[in-house]
Amino acid sequence: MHDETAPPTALTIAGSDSGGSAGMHADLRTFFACGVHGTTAVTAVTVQNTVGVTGLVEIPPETVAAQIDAVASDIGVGAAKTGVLASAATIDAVLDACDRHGIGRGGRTPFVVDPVAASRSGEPLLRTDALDALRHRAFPRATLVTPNLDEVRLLTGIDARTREDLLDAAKAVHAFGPEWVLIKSGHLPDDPECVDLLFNGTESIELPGPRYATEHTHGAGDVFASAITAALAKGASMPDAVRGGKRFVTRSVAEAYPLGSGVGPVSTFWRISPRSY
Ligand SMILES: Nc1ncnc2c1ncn2[C@@H]1O[C@H](COP(=O)(O)OP(=O)(O)OP(=O)(O)O)[C@@H](O)[C@H]1O
Ligand SMILES: Cc1ncc(COP(=O)(O)O)c(N)n1
Repeated sequence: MHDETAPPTALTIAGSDSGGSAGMHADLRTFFACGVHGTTAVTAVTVQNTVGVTGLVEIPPETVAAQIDAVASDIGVGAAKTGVLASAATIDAVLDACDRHGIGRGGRTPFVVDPVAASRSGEPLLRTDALDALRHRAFPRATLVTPNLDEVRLLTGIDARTREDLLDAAKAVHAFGPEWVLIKSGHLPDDPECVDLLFNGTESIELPGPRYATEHTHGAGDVFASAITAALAKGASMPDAVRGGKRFVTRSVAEAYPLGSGVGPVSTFWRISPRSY
């Protein structure tokens, strides 16, 4: 039972990033900044910094499922999101555990599937055997799927190159059965703005935003999906959660900072106070 004096809770089912920029580290920072208590089911440990990923160790699928069971049976889950899911076996274990606790379509708990396939620096974070499991088993259970344009290409074969292509991309992902699809436009070449698209099969909603001239966008996708998940945990409708998440990630990209010698992270410090470091 959720005590009214406690904050809402959200669960991230994702990989760790030793550099602290992406993955579940970005998710937990975002949950905190959005006033939500974050819980975790670690799927993989990555050896990662701002330059790239040099190692990935998968957590046994039964241990991933046990973490979900431990959290859901005691603390509860207001909303859940996925990041790195690593393999088809992990996806199956996660979905079975989610079914046990009413997470996803058919249950009462919103389930955001961020189909992370590779790092910002290009290293694979998902086995190729997992693509079909994502498409045919995870997507139909998702309340929201949030691919970037590289993931759209990998999952549907659609090569979106202009803003006008985003609706076709959204329709192709929606055909796998999620309730809502959010196509992220950060990787659109030559577009002066970052206009993302939210689609549910009938309604399509444009999410306008500026494009900042920064290379430091490590973790942007994780922060966006986590801010949406936090809003869903607080009871927001999907369009409101995504609009709020877009404002959150836009400000986080605006205040991104350099770190190490590679791609720095988007910032969540601004939510506490400007330049609170
Ligand atoms: N340079 C930028 N300026 C402003 N907003 C941006 C920029 N780059 C990405 N965004 C926004 O950040 C969010 C994440 O988009 P993106 O397409 O980069 O996802 P992603 O590839 O999953 O993220 P990541 O950079 O973590 O790999 C979207 O709302 C996108 O519009
Ligand atoms: C553990 C983990 N999860 C997700 C990402 C994707 O984030 P990005 O696309 O910003 O590299 C990552 N690099 N590492």
